Amino acid sequence: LGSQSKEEVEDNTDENMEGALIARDRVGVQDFVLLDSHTSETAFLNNLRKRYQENLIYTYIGTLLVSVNPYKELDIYTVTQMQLYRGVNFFELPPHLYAIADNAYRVMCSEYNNHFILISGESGAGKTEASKKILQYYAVTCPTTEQLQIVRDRLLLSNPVLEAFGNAKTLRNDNSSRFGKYMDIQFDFKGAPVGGHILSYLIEKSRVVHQNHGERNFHIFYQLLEGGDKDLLCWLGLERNPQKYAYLVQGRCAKVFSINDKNDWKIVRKAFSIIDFTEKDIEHLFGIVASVLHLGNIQFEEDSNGHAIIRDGTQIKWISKVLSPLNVDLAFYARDAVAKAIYGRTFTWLVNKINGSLANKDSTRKTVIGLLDIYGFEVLDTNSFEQFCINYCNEKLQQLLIEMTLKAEQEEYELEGIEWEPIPYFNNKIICDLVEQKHKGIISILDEECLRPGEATDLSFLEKLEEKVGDHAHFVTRKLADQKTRKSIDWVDFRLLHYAGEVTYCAVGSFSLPPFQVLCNSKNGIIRECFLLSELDNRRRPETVATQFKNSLMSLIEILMSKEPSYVRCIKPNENKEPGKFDDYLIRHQVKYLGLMEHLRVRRAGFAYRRKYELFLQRYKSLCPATWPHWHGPAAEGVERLIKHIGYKPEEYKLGRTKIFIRFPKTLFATEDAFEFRKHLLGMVPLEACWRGALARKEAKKRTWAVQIIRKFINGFINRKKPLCPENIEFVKLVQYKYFMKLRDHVPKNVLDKSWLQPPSILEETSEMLQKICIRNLVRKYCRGVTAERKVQLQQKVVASAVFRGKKEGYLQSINQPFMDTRLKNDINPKVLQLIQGEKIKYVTPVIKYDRNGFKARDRLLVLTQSSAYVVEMAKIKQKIDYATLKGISTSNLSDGIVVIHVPEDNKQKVEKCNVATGSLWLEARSWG
Ligand SMILES: Nc1ncnc2c1ncn2[C@@H]1O[C@H](COP(=O)(O)OP(=O)(O)OP(=O)(O)O)[C@@H](O)[C@H]1O
Repeated sequence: LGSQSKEEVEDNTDENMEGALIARDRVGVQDFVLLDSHTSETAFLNNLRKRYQENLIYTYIGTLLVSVNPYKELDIYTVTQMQLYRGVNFFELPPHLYAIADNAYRVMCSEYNNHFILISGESGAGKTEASKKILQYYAVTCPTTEQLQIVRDRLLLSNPVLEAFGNAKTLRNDNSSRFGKYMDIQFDFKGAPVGGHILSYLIEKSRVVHQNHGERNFHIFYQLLEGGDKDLLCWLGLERNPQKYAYLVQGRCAKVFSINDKNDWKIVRKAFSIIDFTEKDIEHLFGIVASVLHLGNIQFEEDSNGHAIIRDGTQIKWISKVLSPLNVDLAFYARDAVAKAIYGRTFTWLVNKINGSLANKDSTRKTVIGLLDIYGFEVLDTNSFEQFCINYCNEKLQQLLIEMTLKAEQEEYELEGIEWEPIPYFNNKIICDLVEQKHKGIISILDEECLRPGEATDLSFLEKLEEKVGDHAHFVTRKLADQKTRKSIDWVDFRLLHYAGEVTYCAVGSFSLPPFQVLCNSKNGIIRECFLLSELDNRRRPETVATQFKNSLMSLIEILMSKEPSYVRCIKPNENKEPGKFDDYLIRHQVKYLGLMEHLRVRRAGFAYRRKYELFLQRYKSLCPATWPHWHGPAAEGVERLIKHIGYKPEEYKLGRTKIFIRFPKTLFATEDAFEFRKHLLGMVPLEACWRGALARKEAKKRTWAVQIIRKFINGFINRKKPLCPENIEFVKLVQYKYFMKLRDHVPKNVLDKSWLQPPSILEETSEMLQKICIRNLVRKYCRGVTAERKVQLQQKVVASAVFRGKKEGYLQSINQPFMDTRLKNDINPKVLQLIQGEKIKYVTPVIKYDRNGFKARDRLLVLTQSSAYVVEMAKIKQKIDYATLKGISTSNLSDGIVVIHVPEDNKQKVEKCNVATGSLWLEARSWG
């Protein structure tokens, strides 16, 4: 269980359960069956709102999960959260998708049966996100092997491909799935995911040729144009600018802030390679995407016979040739029909191809969990054949939900030996029949109209409907409506009274065209696979789209009926995709459309709460002296004693074979409150002892640890001078670390700073090297920083120092002050200075003269430059001696620091014999080189 122990998780779960119940006033109840007024829509909404405002987006109705889209990232989908929910009893943690996913998985593993999770809700409510999160949950928590990683990757990566071809930006959702999806995840006997299978329903083909304002075509078109490389676009004859394509400009929002087409293109391209698409497949696939775009740009004109001819031939060379004696309107209609058919069937091909890569070839028995992500009830301003199918599908799924819930309730009662009490509820079978009944239902009538000889029109279809189902309580047309409703129904409309409300459908465009022969002969392999020549066989009665849909829905229902259900109902909180905004009106509508009140009524009709005897007794045993602290008999009897003691009335509960059933939430809450109170009184003594014990154990553990550390340290110190060995390694490392950390704050900051941190003996050598490096760096830094101007100043300083040292009061105090050459200039004749400065001064030193009495006088300077030696007085050059005139300079060999300047005889008068003194002269002169 990752970083948490099982006990810790159990502790948490207990707290969560209690926390949720205690805090119910603030955060509402976590299961709607615990609502006192369970039939009140307002109470339902209040509970949902309370929780949503606390970021609690999930609430149960029994085992059904209601989810409200938070429109913000919540920290509840981490791996730690996944681990927390793994294998934990459904009701012991706050409601979560992971609890639903885990429960289905655990029951599947233990009972070896199949499951499905039905996720429904309106566009933007969070269905796709929920199904992705469930898939991720299985990917992370189920056992797997390296070999199975590829299956896992394919399952996860099938999503971006399907989303590219099947999702689009709509006004309600920037990534709206425009098809229904059922995905089976197959597990082997060890519970490892080993394969999958996808069924798709009713891709919204009309979007290929038309988009409403603010909406886009399917993502793949924009991804190809934005992300496809130049060569690919050139090969497909496409330009990068989406504005060039009639099928992409109608919504006027080809670029969307929240969508990164270029990036998504890369993901899709990568996914293709993982899910086993060949380069040929990909080539054909993009060929089709491109030809749909070209198709959209074909324009027709009328010829002299009133037939449509193609105005501009440039597009047509990219697609197959279309020759048809249609008028211009029909030609456009046919063009769009071809585009829709091509795209729709290619999508089906794509799903099949993905299925090929997800298929598990091994024939051993598998169990499955199916995820059904299906569009919710849809009511638009104009509802077409597509909405008719979607709403029919929802009607069927609602029927399934009610039937299965009722069945499950009934079965549980039977199993527990409790008498079944009939539950009043609205059975929507009557509406399903209106749509699907053989010969009499709307779909049969549509089929008949399509297949009968003669031309079928939208109006003839409507007349037939009125004739055959006109007297049905859930069907109305303008002709059949009363005075009041007539105005709201058009002549081409019919209205159905669904379980969720009324929807008016427009009968226009209910008929589809047969496939075109030209497509069956295409060179594109995918198109040839999608349009089979056998379909053109006139002797076969082709299935209409409505019948195809009805049949696929029937088989879906059959698939679902054979499995154990779980439900997730998603709710969209507002129309603006805004976090924290709870739009009461909008949500009330969805609560109705999703059949939640009906479901709650069915779930609550009998009993609000049920629990296994063992669990109930374990929790509440402290409320009865006979069961506290231990009950040794059977749990059922213990519970009986317990509830008798706390005074349950006979109408409040029933005892089944393995569970207690409590009818009203208030009974449970009273028990829970009593338990809280009791806990405070009872818990003190044992709790304190337990707490002290735990504290002592913790303290002892800490002490043992400390002793070990100290022992290690001493051992390290004793052995510190040895070469590195296990005994001293930690100690040495610690010492090194400490010294370096300290040294870091004590390195000299400038060249004059000669301080250095005393190293421990094991680091002496290192320290010495470090010090050298450090000084070298400082010197280098200092030298680099000396400007030419500063250099001159320094030279002057040397002169000044020689001039003033020992002669001028306060000289020593003044040398730390910034140097000002004016001082020098004032004392030494500027001309002299200039003269000397012109040459490179090599050395300056006072000349010591002995007077008659043998006293030294330092009144002159000897300045050595490159070419001359000067004897300088304060204000003037006393003497300039060209080296050329000298016979040489020599030192006395008595180490007395006397320099002898050898002057030729004839210069004798000019140059006084002078002794150049100071011990440093010779040394310094040497250092001049
Ligand atoms: N659990 C969640 N946490 C955070 N954001 C979410 C969550 N669920 C949904 N959303 C946000 O809402 C958006 C719409 O969600 P999603 O695409 O799942 O809706 P949908 O019901 O599948 O819609 P459609 O029927 O149009 O496909 C997401 O793109 C995401 O921004």
